[in-house]
Amino acid sequence: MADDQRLDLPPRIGIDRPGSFSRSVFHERHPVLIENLLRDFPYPAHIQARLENLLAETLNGTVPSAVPPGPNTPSWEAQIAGCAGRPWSELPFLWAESYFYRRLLEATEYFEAESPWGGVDLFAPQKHAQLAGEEIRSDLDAYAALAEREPDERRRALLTASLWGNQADLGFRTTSSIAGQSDVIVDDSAAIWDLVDGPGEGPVIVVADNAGRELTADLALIDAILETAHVELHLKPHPYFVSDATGRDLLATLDTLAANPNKPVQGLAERLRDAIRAERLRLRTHGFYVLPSTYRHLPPGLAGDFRAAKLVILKGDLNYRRLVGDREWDAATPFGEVVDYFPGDVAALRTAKSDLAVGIPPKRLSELETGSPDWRVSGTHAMMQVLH
Ligand SMILES: O=P(O)(O)OC[C@@]1(O)O[C@H](CO)[C@@H](O)[C@@H]1O
Repeated sequence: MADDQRLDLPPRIGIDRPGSFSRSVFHERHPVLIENLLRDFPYPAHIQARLENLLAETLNGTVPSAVPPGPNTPSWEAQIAGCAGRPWSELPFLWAESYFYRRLLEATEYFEAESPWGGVDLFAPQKHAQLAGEEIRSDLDAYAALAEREPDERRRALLTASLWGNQADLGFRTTSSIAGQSDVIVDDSAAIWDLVDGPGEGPVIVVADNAGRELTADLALIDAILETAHVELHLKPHPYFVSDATGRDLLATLDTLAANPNKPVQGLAERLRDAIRAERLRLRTHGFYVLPSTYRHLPPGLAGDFRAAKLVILKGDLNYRRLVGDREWDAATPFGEVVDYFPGDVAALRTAKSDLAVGIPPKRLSELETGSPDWRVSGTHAMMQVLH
């Protein structure tokens, strides 16, 4: 279980504490997630049984020593060696969740070339439903209306849309609905644009999170960034958490934009496709993005790319957990102090959907704790935090 062993770091968030958010992910969200898969796909009996057994194992069992098939085998071998035989309930939240999704791919034969289920994205039906939905249509109408606005106002709106786009996380929506948008607790947006517009030939790297509404908003933001910088969009190499965006999702999103009746939206699709062809917008993926490791343990190649970038924008809650460390931080701990190890300039954009947070000014923190006690996990509060 590779993670930082520094003794002065707070304890890792676990999944054992009754009443905790992380425990509810395993005990409430995952049973519904499995039910949804059994509803969405006519799996044969052996896959149904594997899914049900996996769920039972996560609730009452221990981690087996076998390494699930798929890429990154050496990393998983090392990770599993540290956890085999332990009850799931004792595992750190980040590790347990990441391993659960890897096991789901095993149960549904995703990596089995000879299986008819091989390569079938188990979350595709949910992703497609969102892409075809009314919410995206109205997001795109709003995008089209932005064409009339002043450049600064457009930029502000596009960054804000990408930030709140992170609410559209289908994993979270498996069991929770999000009651509107409260406020942006930390807003370092000015620093983000300063870095994007600043000197240097390096690209702006956007590490994507969810497909659907979030990726749509991210692409509109990327189009604006392309006015002053090259961009690399980093996607997952294969399905992972429920709505995580892969290359296939990106192509489906471009098709959705191109088919939209609004001319400015069609123009967006065309500019993005041209930018991909001209390699001003590069699409990348990396096996690291589907491992349980934190960003403290970046592989050297990816760390070098981050160092050379003008700015790395990390989208979403899971990337935040991997950046900050999924630990019981005092939320007033300065962001810069926690992520000073990061190899380059970094911006984290997330709606808060899990227990951790850092960098919240103490006065604001006490207002939140009294006024909105569930602010950490409700998805209604957002933050844009920058280290440079
Ligand atoms: O990374 P994302 O899509 O913003 O959020 C991932 C998420 O749905 O998964 C975890 C619990 O399952 C939480 O971190 C968060 O709620």
